[in-house]
Amino acid sequence: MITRAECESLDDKDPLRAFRDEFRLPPGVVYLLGNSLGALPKRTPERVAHTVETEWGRDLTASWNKAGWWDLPQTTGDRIAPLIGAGPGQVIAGDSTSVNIFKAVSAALPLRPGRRVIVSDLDNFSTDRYVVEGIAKTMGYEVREIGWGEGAPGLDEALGDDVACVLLSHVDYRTGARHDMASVTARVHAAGAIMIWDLCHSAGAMPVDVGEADFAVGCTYKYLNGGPGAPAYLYVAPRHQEVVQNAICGWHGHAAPFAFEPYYRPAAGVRRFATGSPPVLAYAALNASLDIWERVDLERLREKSLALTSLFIELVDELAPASRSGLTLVTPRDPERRGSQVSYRHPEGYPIVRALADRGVIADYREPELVRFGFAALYLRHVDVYDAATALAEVIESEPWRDERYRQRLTVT
Ligand SMILES: Cc1ncc(COP(=O)(O)O)c(C=O)c1O
Ligand SMILES: Nc1c(O)cccc1C(=O)C[C@H](N)C(=O)O
Repeated sequence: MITRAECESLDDKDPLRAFRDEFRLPPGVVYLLGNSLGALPKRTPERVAHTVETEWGRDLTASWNKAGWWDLPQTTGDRIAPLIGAGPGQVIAGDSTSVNIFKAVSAALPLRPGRRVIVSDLDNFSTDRYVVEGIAKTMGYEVREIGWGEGAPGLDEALGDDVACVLLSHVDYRTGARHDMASVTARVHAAGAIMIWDLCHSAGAMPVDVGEADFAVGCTYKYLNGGPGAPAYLYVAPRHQEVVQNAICGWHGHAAPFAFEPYYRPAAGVRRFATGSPPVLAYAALNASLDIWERVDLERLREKSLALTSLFIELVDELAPASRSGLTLVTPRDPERRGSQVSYRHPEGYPIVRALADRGVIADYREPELVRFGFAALYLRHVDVYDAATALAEVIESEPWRDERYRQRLTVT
């Protein structure tokens, strides 16, 4: 088995190692939830303070022009674009992922008149499913469900000439399993439907290429370190931009917002997907982290991410084998089919996560019975992986489920 010293020497050779210094990480903590809320970049507090004190405090409304507040959805979108294989003018930053899913799906449906089915993944993150459910109920569509699980209907079975659009997550939030985006998009297009991707668990974790996709959405508070509730984003393929309708057409997406016309005329391009006033302070935090992201070599990031997740799987195999620990790996062993997280099923998953936190290893729990470890390769080291695997094995040996403290559920799990 690899030693801690060997992990240290892998860290010394890590071409991305300098990035760790750009983040504030609490001492003594192994933070494995960059897939939920990314770590704070050291440069962010100063950038937000500048926006508060100078742009807001001194320049007041002049900052809409002078500090570029008005254009933040587009300028920030243009900075996110290279992280998902998109070009300038193709991405708009704003709202939450949920709202962008609504905008994307409701804009996709009229592109396929006469088709009344939305294909939705049973295993997708709750909000993706809820938004589709809401659209189907209010706009009169049918939802056709597919899933990753054994026996669940697959994509090819679901695709028919009645399908208007398909919404899938590139990387599954529970298992970390990854779709082949290009091949899925091609299959969906071959059936004449529109493809919408949720990139929450892949952008900033690996190179992503929207390719031929029609729409994509994602958040920036996970791997992209934009901060809690940071603006999300929406990609709209250039071929659709001048024909699609934003269902939440607000004045920020109007062609002449300061003409205050009584009727809506969409702005050109992706700007029509803007709706209301942007949360300027949140964009300041996000842009501080994008200063880091524009220097990241995403191919190297993916190499390191796979090295870390593979190392974790190997160590857990050795230190806490299924026969002894009760841990069942639910993440694909094949690196090609994996995102940047590793999840195990364990009947006592919740107390295990709470006991790990007491030892400074921060992971989370997801129903059903899943212990989830996210590996943000920009700031994690091989030694962190070693320490986390060791702590996991020790925690399970200590049977934390016997301790009532660890069974009590927190509001946010
Ligand atoms: C796949 C996926 N989609 C959407 C969301 C969240 O959407 P929102 O940004 O609206 O909270 C999450 C996580 O919070 C997610 O994992
Ligand atoms: N977005 C979150 C939130 O607002 C509160 C608590 C957690 C989150 C998360 O991001 C969870 C995450 N999407 C997940 O994969 O479970």
